[in-house]
Amino acid sequence: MPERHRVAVLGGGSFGTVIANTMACNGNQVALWLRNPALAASINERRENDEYLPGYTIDERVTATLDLSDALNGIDTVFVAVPSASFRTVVKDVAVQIGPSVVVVSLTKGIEPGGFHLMSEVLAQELPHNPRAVVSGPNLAREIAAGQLSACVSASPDSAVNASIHDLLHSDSFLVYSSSDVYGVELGGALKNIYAILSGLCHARDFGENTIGMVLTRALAEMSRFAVELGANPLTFLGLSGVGDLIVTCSTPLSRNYRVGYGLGKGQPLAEVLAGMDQVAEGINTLGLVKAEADRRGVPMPLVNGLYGILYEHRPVSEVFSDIMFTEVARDVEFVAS
Ligand SMILES: NC(=O)C1=CN([C@@H]2O[C@H](COP(=O)(O)OP(=O)(O)OC[C@H]3O[C@@H](n4cnc5c(N)ncnc54)[C@H](O)[C@@H]3O)[C@@H](O)[C@H]2O)C=CC1
Ligand SMILES: O=C(CO)COP(=O)(O)O
Repeated sequence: MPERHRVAVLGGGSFGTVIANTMACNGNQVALWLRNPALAASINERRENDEYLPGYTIDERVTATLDLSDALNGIDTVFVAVPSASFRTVVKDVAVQIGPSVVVVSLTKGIEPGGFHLMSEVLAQELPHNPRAVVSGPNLAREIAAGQLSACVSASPDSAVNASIHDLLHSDSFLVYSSSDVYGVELGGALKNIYAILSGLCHARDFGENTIGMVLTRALAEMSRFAVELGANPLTFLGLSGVGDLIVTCSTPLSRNYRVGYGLGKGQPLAEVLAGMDQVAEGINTLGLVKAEADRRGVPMPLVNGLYGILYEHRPVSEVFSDIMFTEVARDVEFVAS
């Protein structure tokens, strides 16, 4: 296969690695920037990210590098796959090293701590002249690595940018759809992490499937309501990056956020659950940020408030669920049914 594009992926965790490899298998030359020398050696010499995705073979067209300038040299597109807490720092370094024609894509599903900035807003602030997009969807890295059929949504106001991302990423096992609703697509990816924690907690407490179905339906209503307030299209939440990602992340211990909730539901303190994880669970930070923003804007979010009460105010799970289900229900039923 001839070389097609030169791209960079920033962040050598599970998602950065799998997206880098997907593009390499499509014939593109990919620089994967990371910070851990041993991991870079593992990828370059043994074709394996032995820390995050052991056993997954990485194509020869992926070159791991510790040098950001090296990674960005001669590229036409850069994908950012670091946690939201590090996103701006990384993007600022990128901004001084790339020209205005390079397409910049966020893969990150979170909200910047210390304010309420979505990753698309951080990109717009730091790289105002570059074409930009976000990619999100029901995309468990381990399943993509296992070759399970998966699909994502590329969102940009510029259809040519969506087309270029499709060209890089789309394959027989990884389908790329397009949207112009950037906020809707990225908010779906960020907000569902909160409800994945809640779902893990419900599963740990052996809640019935009927109950969990009701909780997830209300989660969809709640996240759509919040996103619409921020300017998203509610219909986006009926698609892959909304309900699609919500279903996946709320259903499986492959999700880090679900595992956090499961641990909490089994009575582990939050600090202990997090200490046992070597990967990011974005929903923890997102929960506090969304609660503050929803309170500020007057958006009713009973599930967010309830989970916040459990995590940070030591409220008993049974009391919170009783409040959510019997006191707050009318508003959400009305929303879901309308
Ligand atoms: N793993 C998954 O299934 C999916 C993850 N995502 C999102 O992608 C983002 C990254 O997730 P993962 O790769 O799964 O996380 P991860 O925890 O597996 O890896 C994150 C990587 O970023 C690196 N990193 C952190 N701060 C950095 C900095 N300042 N500079 C350079 N590297 C830094 C870490 O060392 C680590 O290698 C998150 O926002 C996540 O929500 C999105 C879709 C699927
Ligand atoms: O976003 C994901 C799947 O779409 C991954 O979820 P976690 O970050 O909870 O593992």
